[in-house]
Amino acid sequence: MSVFTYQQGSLHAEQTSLASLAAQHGTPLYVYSRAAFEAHFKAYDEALGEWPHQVCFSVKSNSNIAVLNVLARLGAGFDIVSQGELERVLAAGGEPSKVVFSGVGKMASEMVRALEVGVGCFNVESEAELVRLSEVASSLGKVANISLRVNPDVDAQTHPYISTGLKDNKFGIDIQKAPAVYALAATLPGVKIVGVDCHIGSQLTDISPFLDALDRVLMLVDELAAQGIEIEHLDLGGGLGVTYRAETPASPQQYIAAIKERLGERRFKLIFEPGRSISANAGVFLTRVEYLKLNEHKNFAIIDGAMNDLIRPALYSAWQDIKPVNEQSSAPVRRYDLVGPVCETGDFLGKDRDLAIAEGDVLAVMSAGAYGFVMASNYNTRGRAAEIMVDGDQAFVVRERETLTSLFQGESVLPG
Ligand SMILES: Cc1ncc(COP(=O)(O)O)c(C=O)c1O
Ligand SMILES: N[C@@H](CCCC[NH3+])C(=O)O
Repeated sequence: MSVFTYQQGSLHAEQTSLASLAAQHGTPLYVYSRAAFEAHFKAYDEALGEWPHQVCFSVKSNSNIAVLNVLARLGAGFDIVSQGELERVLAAGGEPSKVVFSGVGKMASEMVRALEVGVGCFNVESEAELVRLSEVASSLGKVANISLRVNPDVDAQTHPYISTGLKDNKFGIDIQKAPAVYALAATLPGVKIVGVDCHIGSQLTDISPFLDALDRVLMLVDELAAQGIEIEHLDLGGGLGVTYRAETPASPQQYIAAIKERLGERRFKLIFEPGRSISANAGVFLTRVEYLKLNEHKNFAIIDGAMNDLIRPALYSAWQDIKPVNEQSSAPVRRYDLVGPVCETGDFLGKDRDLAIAEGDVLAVMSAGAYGFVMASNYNTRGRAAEIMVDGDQAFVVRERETLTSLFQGESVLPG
Protein backbone atom coordinates (compact mmCIF):
# COMPACT_ATOMS: atom_id res chain seq x y z
CA MET A 1 0.00 0.00 0.00
CA SER A 2 1.31 3.42 -0.95
CA VAL A 3 2.04 6.02 1.70
CA PHE A 4 1.39 8.73 -0.93
CA THR A 5 -2.37 9.23 -0.76
CA TYR A 6 -4.90 12.00 -1.30
CA GLN A 7 -6.42 13.25 1.94
CA GLN A 8 -9.29 15.73 1.42
CA GLY A 9 -8.12 16.22 -2.16
CA SER A 10 -4.53 17.00 -1.20
CA LEU A 11 -1.69 14.57 -1.88
CA HIS A 12 0.19 13.58 1.26
CA ALA A 13 3.34 11.69 2.15
CA GLU A 14 2.21 9.81 5.25
CA GLN A 15 0.46 12.59 7.26
CA THR A 16 2.35 15.46 5.64
CA SER A 17 0.85 17.58 2.86
CA LEU A 18 3.05 17.79 -0.21
CA ALA A 19 1.61 21.20 -1.11
CA SER A 20 2.80 22.55 2.23
CA LEU A 21 6.27 21.09 1.69
CA ALA A 22 6.46 22.73 -1.76
CA ALA A 23 5.35 26.05 -0.26
CA GLN A 24 7.85 25.86 2.57
CA HIS A 25 10.89 24.46 0.79
CA GLY A 26 10.31 25.45 -2.83
CA THR A 27 10.44 23.30 -5.93
CA PRO A 28 11.85 21.19 -7.49
CA LEU A 29 11.96 19.00 -4.41
CA TYR A 30 12.46 15.33 -3.61
CA VAL A 31 10.29 13.98 -0.79
CA TYR A 32 10.84 10.56 0.81
CA SER A 33 8.78 8.57 3.29
CA ARG A 34 10.54 6.91 6.18
CA ALA A 35 7.64 4.49 6.67
CA ALA A 36 7.85 3.36 3.04
CA PHE A 37 11.59 2.74 3.22
CA GLU A 38 11.12 0.74 6.38
CA ALA A 39 8.21 -1.30 5.05
CA HIS A 40 10.01 -2.15 1.81
CA PHE A 41 13.17 -3.22 3.63
CA LYS A 42 11.20 -5.31 6.13
CA ALA A 43 9.39 -7.07 3.29
CA TYR A 44 12.72 -8.68 2.38
CA ASP A 45 14.05 -9.13 5.87
CA GLU A 46 10.87 -10.73 7.19
CA ALA A 47 10.40 -12.97 4.15
CA LEU A 48 13.90 -14.33 4.76
CA GLY A 49 13.04 -14.81 8.44
CA GLU A 50 15.17 -17.50 10.09
CA TRP A 51 17.06 -18.27 6.91
CA PRO A 52 20.66 -16.98 7.34
CA HIS A 53 20.69 -13.77 5.32
CA GLN A 54 21.78 -10.19 4.85
CA VAL A 55 19.75 -7.62 2.93
CA CYS A 56 22.23 -5.13 1.48
CA PHE A 57 20.42 -2.03 0.23
CA SER A 58 21.91 -0.91 -3.08
CA VAL A 59 23.24 2.54 -2.25
CA LYS A 60 23.35 3.65 -5.88
CA SER A 61 19.57 3.78 -6.04
CA ASN A 62 19.31 6.40 -3.29
CA SER A 63 22.38 7.40 -1.32
CA ASN A 64 21.10 10.16 0.95
CA ILE A 65 22.62 9.50 4.36
CA ALA A 66 19.26 9.91 6.08
CA VAL A 67 17.91 7.07 3.94
CA LEU A 68 20.95 4.91 4.69
CA ASN A 69 20.64 5.71 8.38
CA VAL A 70 16.95 4.75 8.52
CA LEU A 71 17.85 1.39 6.97
CA ALA A 72 21.01 0.88 9.06
CA ARG A 73 18.87 1.24 12.18
CA LEU A 74 16.88 -1.77 10.96
CA GLY A 75 20.06 -3.81 10.57
CA ALA A 76 20.48 -3.36 6.83
CA GLY A 77 23.72 -4.07 5.05
CA PHE A 78 24.72 -2.11 1.97
CA ASP A 79 25.80 -2.82 -1.59
CA ILE A 80 28.31 -0.20 -2.71
CA VAL A 81 30.21 0.50 -5.92
CA SER A 82 32.66 3.23 -4.92
CA GLN A 83 34.59 4.67 -2.01
CA GLY A 84 32.18 7.59 -2.10
CA GLU A 85 29.30 5.24 -1.36
CA LEU A 86 31.36 3.56 1.36
CA GLU A 87 32.00 6.90 3.08
CA ARG A 88 28.27 7.63 2.95
CA VAL A 89 27.48 4.28 4.57
CA LEU A 90 30.00 4.96 7.33
CA ALA A 91 28.68 8.52 7.83
CA ALA A 92 25.17 7.08 8.12
CA GLY A 93 26.19 4.62 10.83
CA GLY A 94 26.23 1.54 8.59
CA GLU A 95 28.15 -1.53 9.73
CA PRO A 96 31.19 -2.13 7.42
CA SER A 97 31.09 -5.89 7.96
CA LYS A 98 27.61 -5.88 6.36
CA VAL A 99 28.87 -4.12 3.22
CA VAL A 100 29.41 -5.85 -0.11
CA PHE A 101 31.64 -3.98 -2.53
CA SER A 102 30.50 -4.47 -6.14
CA GLY A 103 31.58 -2.75 -9.36
CA VAL A 104 33.70 -3.48 -12.42
CA GLY A 105 36.37 -0.86 -11.83
CA LYS A 106 37.45 -0.79 -8.18
CA MET A 107 40.62 1.25 -7.79
CA ALA A 108 43.51 0.18 -5.54
CA SER A 109 42.92 3.20 -3.29
CA GLU A 110 39.28 2.15 -2.87
CA MET A 111 40.33 -1.39 -2.02
CA VAL A 112 42.72 -0.04 0.63
CA ARG A 113 40.00 1.99 2.33
CA ALA A 114 37.50 -0.86 2.17
CA LEU A 115 40.05 -3.27 3.70
CA GLU A 116 40.97 -0.77 6.41
CA VAL A 117 37.37 -0.36 7.55
CA GLY A 118 36.66 -4.08 7.14
CA VAL A 119 33.97 -4.45 4.48
CA GLY A 120 32.27 -7.83 4.56
CA CYS A 121 32.93 -9.01 1.02
CA PHE A 122 34.32 -7.87 -2.30
CA ASN A 123 32.29 -8.96 -5.33
CA VAL A 124 35.13 -9.40 -7.79
CA GLU A 125 34.27 -8.83 -11.44
CA SER A 126 37.41 -9.92 -13.33
CA GLU A 127 40.55 -12.00 -13.01
CA ALA A 128 42.68 -8.85 -13.21
CA GLU A 129 40.76 -7.33 -10.30
CA LEU A 130 41.17 -10.52 -8.29
CA VAL A 131 44.95 -10.43 -8.69
CA ARG A 132 45.11 -6.75 -7.81
CA LEU A 133 42.92 -7.19 -4.74
CA SER A 134 45.12 -10.02 -3.47
CA GLU A 135 48.21 -7.82 -3.91
CA VAL A 136 46.62 -4.83 -2.20
CA ALA A 137 45.37 -6.94 0.72
CA SER A 138 48.72 -8.70 1.13
CA SER A 139 50.55 -5.37 1.17
CA LEU A 140 48.36 -4.38 4.13
CA GLY A 141 48.83 -7.74 5.85
CA LYS A 142 45.14 -8.49 5.34
CA VAL A 143 43.00 -11.10 3.61
CA ALA A 144 39.95 -9.94 1.64
CA ASN A 145 36.74 -11.98 1.68
CA ILE A 146 35.64 -12.46 -1.89
CA SER A 147 32.93 -13.81 -4.08
CA LEU A 148 33.20 -13.76 -7.85
CA ARG A 149 30.41 -11.97 -9.65
CA VAL A 150 29.54 -14.44 -12.36
CA ASN A 151 27.75 -13.56 -15.53
CA PRO A 152 25.28 -16.42 -16.08
CA ASP A 153 24.27 -15.31 -19.60
CA VAL A 154 20.54 -15.10 -18.96
CA ASP A 155 18.20 -12.59 -20.54
CA ALA A 156 16.69 -10.44 -17.79
CA GLN A 157 13.96 -9.26 -20.21
CA THR A 158 14.35 -5.66 -19.21
CA HIS A 159 15.51 -2.42 -20.86
CA PRO A 160 18.83 -3.11 -22.66
CA TYR A 161 20.60 -0.32 -20.78
CA ILE A 162 19.83 -1.94 -17.40
CA SER A 163 20.36 -5.59 -18.32
CA THR A 164 23.65 -6.85 -16.92
CA GLY A 165 23.64 -10.66 -17.03
CA LEU A 166 24.21 -11.32 -20.72
CA LYS A 167 27.65 -12.36 -21.85
CA ASP A 168 27.86 -9.25 -24.06
CA ASN A 169 27.54 -7.03 -20.96
CA LYS A 170 30.65 -5.70 -19.26
CA PHE A 171 29.63 -7.11 -15.88
CA GLY A 172 30.98 -10.14 -14.07
CA ILE A 173 33.02 -13.17 -15.08
CA ASP A 174 31.71 -15.56 -17.71
CA ILE A 175 30.21 -18.41 -15.70
CA GLN A 176 32.00 -20.94 -17.92
CA LYS A 177 35.33 -19.44 -16.90
CA ALA A 178 34.43 -19.07 -13.23
CA PRO A 179 35.77 -22.48 -12.03
CA ALA A 180 39.23 -21.60 -13.35
CA VAL A 181 39.14 -18.15 -11.75
CA TYR A 182 38.01 -19.67 -8.43
CA ALA A 183 40.91 -22.14 -8.73
CA LEU A 184 43.25 -19.19 -9.18
CA ALA A 185 41.66 -17.38 -6.21
CA ALA A 186 42.31 -20.43 -4.04
CA THR A 187 46.05 -20.02 -4.69
CA LEU A 188 46.24 -16.29 -3.92
CA PRO A 189 47.43 -15.28 -0.43
CA GLY A 190 45.42 -12.06 -0.09
CA VAL A 191 41.91 -13.40 -0.70
CA LYS A 192 39.53 -15.85 0.94
CA ILE A 193 36.68 -17.34 -1.07
CA VAL A 194 33.37 -16.94 0.75
CA GLY A 195 30.68 -16.77 -1.91
CA VAL A 196 29.30 -16.58 -5.41
CA ASP A 197 27.60 -13.41 -6.64
CA CYS A 198 25.36 -12.65 -9.56
CA HIS A 199 23.20 -9.67 -10.57
CA ILE A 200 21.45 -9.94 -13.92
CA GLY A 201 19.73 -6.60 -14.33
CA SER A 202 17.24 -4.13 -12.96
CA GLN A 203 13.45 -3.67 -13.08
CA LEU A 204 12.75 -7.38 -13.63
CA THR A 205 9.03 -7.99 -13.54
CA ASP A 206 9.19 -11.75 -14.06
CA ILE A 207 11.05 -13.99 -11.62
CA SER A 208 11.93 -16.73 -14.09
CA PRO A 209 15.23 -15.08 -15.18
CA PHE A 210 16.26 -14.95 -11.49
CA LEU A 211 15.52 -18.66 -11.16
CA ASP A 212 17.39 -19.48 -14.37
CA ALA A 213 20.39 -17.57 -13.04
CA LEU A 214 20.13 -19.38 -9.69
CA ASP A 215 20.09 -22.78 -11.44
CA ARG A 216 23.28 -21.88 -13.26
CA VAL A 217 24.89 -20.56 -10.09
CA LEU A 218 24.00 -23.79 -8.25
CA MET A 219 25.60 -25.86 -11.01
CA LEU A 220 28.71 -23.76 -10.54
CA VAL A 221 28.60 -24.28 -6.76
CA ASP A 222 28.50 -28.05 -7.31
CA GLU A 223 31.42 -27.86 -9.68
CA LEU A 224 33.37 -25.83 -7.15
CA ALA A 225 32.58 -28.34 -4.39
CA ALA A 226 33.96 -31.07 -6.63
CA GLN A 227 37.12 -28.92 -6.91
CA GLY A 228 37.26 -28.75 -3.10
CA ILE A 229 36.05 -25.15 -2.91
CA GLU A 230 33.23 -24.64 -0.41
CA ILE A 231 30.98 -21.58 -0.58
CA GLU A 232 29.39 -19.93 2.47
CA HIS A 233 26.97 -17.55 0.80
CA LEU A 234 25.11 -16.85 -2.41
CA ASP A 235 24.64 -13.20 -3.32
CA LEU A 236 21.74 -13.00 -5.76
CA GLY A 237 22.05 -9.25 -6.39
CA GLY A 238 19.16 -6.85 -6.75
CA GLY A 239 16.90 -6.24 -9.69
CA LEU A 240 13.35 -6.91 -8.54
CA GLY A 241 11.06 -4.52 -10.39
CA VAL A 242 8.37 -2.15 -9.14
CA THR A 243 5.08 -0.83 -10.43
CA TYR A 244 5.58 2.43 -12.27
CA ARG A 245 2.45 2.07 -14.37
CA ALA A 246 0.79 -1.30 -14.90
CA GLU A 247 3.70 -3.65 -14.29
CA THR A 248 2.91 -6.51 -11.92
CA PRO A 249 6.27 -7.59 -10.53
CA ALA A 250 6.52 -10.35 -7.94
CA SER A 251 6.52 -9.07 -4.37
CA PRO A 252 9.68 -9.62 -2.32
CA GLN A 253 7.73 -12.33 -0.44
CA GLN A 254 6.90 -14.21 -3.65
CA TYR A 255 10.40 -13.76 -4.99
CA ILE A 256 12.09 -15.02 -1.81
CA ALA A 257 9.66 -17.94 -1.52
CA ALA A 258 10.55 -19.01 -5.07
CA ILE A 259 14.28 -18.76 -4.34
CA LYS A 260 13.95 -20.76 -1.10
CA GLU A 261 11.96 -23.41 -2.90
CA ARG A 262 14.58 -23.70 -5.63
CA LEU A 263 17.34 -24.01 -3.00
CA GLY A 264 15.59 -26.93 -1.32
CA GLU A 265 17.93 -28.49 1.23
CA ARG A 266 20.86 -26.23 0.39
CA ARG A 267 20.97 -23.73 3.22
CA PHE A 268 23.51 -21.22 2.02
CA LYS A 269 23.45 -17.80 3.62
CA LEU A 270 21.61 -15.55 1.18
CA ILE A 271 22.61 -11.99 0.35
CA PHE A 272 20.34 -9.71 -1.65
CA GLU A 273 21.18 -6.27 -3.02
CA PRO A 274 17.80 -4.63 -3.67
CA GLY A 275 17.77 -0.98 -4.65
CA ARG A 276 14.73 0.09 -6.66
CA SER A 277 12.27 -2.26 -4.91
CA ILE A 278 13.09 -0.52 -1.62
CA SER A 279 13.53 3.07 -2.76
CA ALA A 280 11.47 3.79 -5.92
CA ASN A 281 8.04 3.94 -4.35
CA ALA A 282 9.38 5.57 -1.20
CA GLY A 283 9.85 8.93 -2.91
CA VAL A 284 8.24 11.53 -5.15
CA PHE A 285 9.61 14.49 -7.03
CA LEU A 286 7.69 17.77 -6.75
CA THR A 287 7.78 20.31 -9.55
CA ARG A 288 5.80 23.48 -10.24
CA VAL A 289 4.13 24.51 -13.48
CA GLU A 290 5.83 27.67 -14.74
CA TYR A 291 4.03 28.24 -18.03
CA LEU A 292 1.41 26.64 -20.20
CA LYS A 293 2.18 26.79 -23.90
CA LEU A 294 -0.92 25.85 -25.82
CA ASN A 295 -0.76 24.89 -29.49
CA GLU A 296 -3.29 23.36 -31.82
CA HIS A 297 -1.29 20.17 -32.25
CA LYS A 298 0.44 19.94 -28.89
CA ASN A 299 0.30 21.55 -25.47
CA PHE A 300 3.34 21.96 -23.29
CA ALA A 301 3.39 22.43 -19.55
CA ILE A 302 6.77 23.96 -18.83
CA ILE A 303 7.77 22.90 -15.35
CA ASP A 304 10.64 23.86 -13.06
CA GLY A 305 11.90 20.26 -12.80
CA ALA A 306 14.03 18.96 -15.63
CA MET A 307 16.16 16.12 -16.95
CA ASN A 308 19.04 17.29 -14.78
CA ASP A 309 16.84 16.55 -11.74
CA LEU A 310 15.31 13.30 -12.96
CA ILE A 311 16.91 11.77 -16.02
CA ARG A 312 15.05 8.46 -16.30
CA PRO A 313 12.41 9.63 -18.82
CA ALA A 314 15.09 11.19 -21.05
CA LEU A 315 17.55 8.31 -20.71
CA TYR A 316 15.33 5.23 -20.92
CA SER A 317 12.01 6.70 -22.10
CA ALA A 318 10.88 5.64 -18.62
CA TRP A 319 7.26 6.33 -17.69
CA GLN A 320 6.52 7.69 -14.22
CA ASP A 321 3.08 8.76 -13.09
CA ILE A 322 2.49 12.50 -12.69
CA LYS A 323 -0.23 13.71 -10.34
CA PRO A 324 -1.36 17.17 -9.25
CA VAL A 325 -0.82 17.61 -5.53
CA ASN A 326 -4.21 19.31 -5.34
CA GLU A 327 -6.85 17.10 -6.90
CA GLN A 328 -9.47 19.83 -7.37
CA SER A 329 -8.88 22.25 -10.19
CA SER A 330 -11.08 24.60 -12.17
CA ALA A 331 -8.68 24.37 -15.10
CA PRO A 332 -9.81 22.39 -18.16
CA VAL A 333 -8.35 18.95 -18.74
CA ARG A 334 -5.86 19.09 -21.61
CA ARG A 335 -3.24 16.72 -22.96
CA TYR A 336 0.28 17.95 -22.17
CA ASP A 337 3.91 17.14 -22.63
CA LEU A 338 5.61 18.07 -19.35
CA VAL A 339 8.92 19.63 -20.26
CA GLY A 340 11.67 21.29 -18.28
CA PRO A 341 13.76 24.43 -18.86
CA VAL A 342 16.86 22.54 -20.05
CA CYS A 343 17.90 23.18 -23.64
CA GLU A 344 17.44 19.64 -24.92
CA THR A 345 14.55 18.21 -26.89
CA GLY A 346 14.81 15.13 -24.68
CA ASP A 347 14.12 17.23 -21.59
CA PHE A 348 10.73 15.89 -20.58
CA LEU A 349 9.36 14.18 -17.49
CA GLY A 350 6.16 12.95 -19.13
CA LYS A 351 4.43 12.98 -22.49
CA ASP A 352 0.77 13.00 -23.50
CA ARG A 353 -0.59 13.35 -19.97
CA ASP A 354 -4.20 14.43 -19.45
CA LEU A 355 -4.14 16.96 -16.65
CA ALA A 356 -6.26 19.83 -15.32
CA ILE A 357 -3.51 22.29 -14.47
CA ALA A 358 -2.77 25.99 -14.31
CA GLU A 359 0.39 28.04 -13.85
CA GLY A 360 1.70 27.73 -10.31
CA ASP A 361 0.25 24.26 -9.69
CA VAL A 362 2.50 21.70 -8.07
CA LEU A 363 2.82 18.24 -9.60
CA ALA A 364 4.22 15.07 -8.07
CA VAL A 365 6.26 12.73 -10.24
CA MET A 366 5.68 9.40 -8.56
CA SER A 367 8.09 6.47 -7.96
CA ALA A 368 11.02 8.89 -7.88
CA GLY A 369 12.86 7.52 -4.83
CA ALA A 370 15.17 5.31 -6.92
CA TYR A 371 17.67 6.58 -9.48
CA GLY A 372 16.24 10.08 -9.10
CA PHE A 373 18.35 12.51 -7.08
CA VAL A 374 21.39 10.20 -7.33
CA MET A 375 21.47 10.69 -11.10
CA ALA A 376 20.90 14.45 -10.95
CA SER A 377 23.45 16.76 -12.53
CA ASN A 378 24.19 20.47 -12.75
CA TYR A 379 23.60 20.62 -16.51
CA ASN A 380 22.63 24.13 -17.61
CA THR A 381 24.14 25.29 -14.29
CA ARG A 382 21.05 24.30 -12.39
CA GLY A 383 21.41 23.61 -8.69
CA ARG A 384 20.29 20.22 -7.52
CA ALA A 385 16.99 19.98 -5.64
CA ALA A 386 16.62 19.74 -1.88
CA GLU A 387 15.63 16.41 -0.33
CA ILE A 388 13.08 16.00 2.46
CA MET A 389 12.37 12.96 4.62
CA VAL A 390 8.86 12.72 6.01
CA ASP A 391 8.21 10.80 9.21
CA GLY A 392 4.49 10.83 10.01
CA ASP A 393 3.45 14.47 10.25
CA GLN A 394 7.01 15.71 10.52
CA ALA A 395 9.36 16.64 7.71
CA PHE A 396 13.14 17.02 7.81
CA VAL A 397 15.43 18.65 5.28
CA VAL A 398 17.94 15.86 4.66
CA ARG A 399 19.79 17.70 1.91
CA GLU A 400 19.72 21.41 1.33
CA ARG A 401 19.06 22.87 -2.08
CA GLU A 402 22.31 23.68 -3.87
CA THR A 403 23.05 27.38 -3.97
CA LEU A 404 24.05 28.99 -7.25
CA THR A 405 27.44 30.14 -5.98
CA SER A 406 28.28 26.62 -4.86
CA LEU A 407 27.93 25.53 -8.48
CA PHE A 408 31.12 27.29 -9.56
CA GLN A 409 32.99 27.04 -6.30
CA GLY A 410 36.43 25.56 -6.97
CA GLU A 411 36.56 27.01 -10.49
CA SER A 412 38.98 29.82 -11.28
CA VAL A 413 39.95 32.10 -14.12
CA LEU A 414 43.45 32.29 -15.64
CA PRO A 415 45.84 34.82 -14.06
CA GLY A 416 46.70 38.13 -15.80
C1 LIG B 1 25.62 -5.07 -8.61
C2 LIG B 1 24.28 -4.46 -8.41
N1 LIG B 1 23.59 -4.78 -7.31
C3 LIG B 1 22.37 -4.24 -7.06
C4 LIG B 1 21.79 -3.35 -7.95
C5 LIG B 1 20.44 -2.80 -7.59
O1 LIG B 1 19.52 -3.10 -8.56
P1 LIG B 1 18.00 -2.73 -8.35
O2 LIG B 1 17.90 -1.29 -8.06
O3 LIG B 1 17.41 -3.08 -9.67
O4 LIG B 1 17.48 -3.58 -7.25
C6 LIG B 1 22.45 -3.01 -9.13
C7 LIG B 1 21.83 -2.14 -10.15
O5 LIG B 1 21.23 -2.66 -11.08
C8 LIG B 1 23.75 -3.56 -9.36
O6 LIG B 1 24.44 -3.22 -10.44
N1 LIG C 1 19.50 3.89 -13.37
C1 LIG C 1 18.68 2.81 -13.80
C2 LIG C 1 18.99 1.54 -13.12
C3 LIG C 1 20.43 1.21 -13.18
C4 LIG C 1 20.72 0.05 -12.35
C5 LIG C 1 22.14 0.10 -11.94
N2 LIG C 1 22.79 -1.18 -12.04
C6 LIG C 1 17.22 3.19 -13.75
O1 LIG C 1 16.89 4.26 -13.41
O2 LIG C 1 16.36 2.43 -14.07
